[in-house]
Amino acid sequence: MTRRKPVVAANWKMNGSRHLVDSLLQQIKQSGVDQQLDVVLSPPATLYSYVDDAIKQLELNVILAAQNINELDSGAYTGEISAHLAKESGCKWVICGHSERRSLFNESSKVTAQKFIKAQSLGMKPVLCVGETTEEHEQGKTYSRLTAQIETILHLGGIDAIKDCIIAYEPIWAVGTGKPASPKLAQEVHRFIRGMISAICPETAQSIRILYGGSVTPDNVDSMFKQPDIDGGLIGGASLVPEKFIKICQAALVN
Ligand SMILES: O=C(CO)COP(=O)(O)O
Repeated sequence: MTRRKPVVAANWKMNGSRHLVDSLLQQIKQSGVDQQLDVVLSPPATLYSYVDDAIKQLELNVILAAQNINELDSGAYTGEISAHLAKESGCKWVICGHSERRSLFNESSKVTAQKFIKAQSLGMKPVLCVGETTEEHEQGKTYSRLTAQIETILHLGGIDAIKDCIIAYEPIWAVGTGKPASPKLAQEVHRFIRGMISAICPETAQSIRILYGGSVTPDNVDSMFKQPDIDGGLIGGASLVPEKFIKICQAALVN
């Protein structure tokens, strides 16, 4: 099987500062991890341009990702950011359908799919987050939940939509809880997702990168990244500590 280029993405959520951008990017520069894998930084929107400038100044290969976009092009939507605006500020990738967007901001799978398609239409790569709640997990509904989330993308965008994206499996019960999925469970779910893609588009199944997210730390990352269908991680809390984030990046290179 072709070895897929690993992706390690920092999702800062509503955290961070210019100072932290400087510190993280300098440590990335020193470590050289951005030369060997796709290192992604997704800061709050007010930092997009600052990060974009810093990436260019330091000549880094770091990919800037938006945490969210609005699905519409423009209009009277106070506080919202369009894909055009995010792109103009330097964003190359867009996180779509993070569980916090879905649960705290009532974002439906349909709206997530609209954002996904909008990002692609502007040449930005969507990172589709999928995952089940604690209740769904306990009731054995994980696979049906993930299937529904991915199918909404296919319904709106067709098979082509799935060809150029990243999928991030983030079980909601593992996000920010300090309780990651076991590597075995994560691998089973990732294999399920790849199998689902394989049934629709076999060539994409081998190349698509599927990330795990949810309480990843330098202490648990090795066993996670050793799994054959896990191609990297979407990192929340640990990405706010540059030393930890670099260690997670390095783990992606050796496992
Ligand atoms: O939501 C996440 C990344 O998008 C994961 O967050 P934590 O790593 O803090 O659990």
